[in-house]
Amino acid sequence: MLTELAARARARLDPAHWDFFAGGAGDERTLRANEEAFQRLRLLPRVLRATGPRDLRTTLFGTELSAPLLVAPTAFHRLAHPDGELATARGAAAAGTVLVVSMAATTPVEDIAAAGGPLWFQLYPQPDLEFTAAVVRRAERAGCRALVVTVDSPVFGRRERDRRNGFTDLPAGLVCEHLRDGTGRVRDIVMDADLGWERIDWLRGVTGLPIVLKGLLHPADALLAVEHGVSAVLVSNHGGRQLDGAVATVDALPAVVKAVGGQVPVLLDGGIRCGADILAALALGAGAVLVGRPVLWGLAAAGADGVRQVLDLLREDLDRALALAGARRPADLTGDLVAARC
Ligand SMILES: Cc1cc2nc3c(=O)[nH]c(=O)nc-3n(C[C@H](O)[C@H](O)[C@H](O)COP(=O)(O)O)c2cc1C
Ligand SMILES: CCCCC(=O)C(=O)O
Repeated sequence: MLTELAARARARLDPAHWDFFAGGAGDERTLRANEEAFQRLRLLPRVLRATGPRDLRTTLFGTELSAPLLVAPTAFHRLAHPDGELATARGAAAAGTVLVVSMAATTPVEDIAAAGGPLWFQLYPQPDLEFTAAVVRRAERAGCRALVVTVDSPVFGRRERDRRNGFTDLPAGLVCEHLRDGTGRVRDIVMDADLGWERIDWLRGVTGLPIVLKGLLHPADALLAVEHGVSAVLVSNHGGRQLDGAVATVDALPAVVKAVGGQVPVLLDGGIRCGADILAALALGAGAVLVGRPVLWGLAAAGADGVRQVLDLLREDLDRALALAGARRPADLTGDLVAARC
């Protein structure tokens, strides 16, 4: 469904930048597995349910979204389009949903907020606690409504395509805007191998924002996350960019949902490419899903309009899938609608 848009994006992008966006870690097993796992699922629809018009609206932390679909945090949008994250934010706002702003954004969160749509902020906690707290305060002041803490990156994944292309630095003029410190110097982003649960407790003391833990797959970690007071968990393998060989997210989802037992919402990202994928994730217990690469393809192909197109397309496709499966609302979806894997 999104293949034509991806082809348009590819044609416009510098090949090394396409590889950065499209690629994964290692042999890209997990990158492929995310999509393949959805493709293996088969649905068991209900009929004669007289659903009438569907209602996709979904509320998370008090924000109403047009559908259970958000924009995942991804780095470096100004490599994809000159308007960068501002265009992404405009597209997401037009589609009625949340943009999760990346810590590695190439536009400051204060400027992105000018688009007017709801934002969450993704944080890579830095070993420098004072600096980390200052970044969180910046996100709060800019109006971000949740903090998404990425925990699948104690070290950076090995990205073969980037190594081959020699893609190590942003081109002149682009920087990670959230790595600027008080003096205007831009720090290097640190993937912190010393990150532990105590830092999540510390963060809860630093901010009143809901904390979403991003990048867990193991049900035991989901349980710990709940015990440490997070407001949601996000089942993710970073789009196959960190541990190659990690389980596909939709395959990890049921055990996480079971462990969490409804105490907090369970979100998922990785491999969502059509309405049936979203339907399957919701039926298996996800409260909402996030999309990464498809939004980048929309951005690269057509800026804010392209982002809106991708999100509208996915929402409309979910609406159709709900009708065809006999459901009126996302909350009507139950696990029995996922029949089998082939
Ligand atoms: C180009 C790119 C950059 C990314 N940058 C970040 C990031 O800065 N922070 C983060 O937490 N996740 C990052 N991710 C992971 C996404 O948030 C998300 O987990 C993943 O893209 C979902 O898979 P999908 O692309 O198949 O939808 C990035 C992913 C891609 C493809
Ligand atoms: C230094 C930027 C990190 C971006 C990221 O998370 C990714 O490329 O997956």
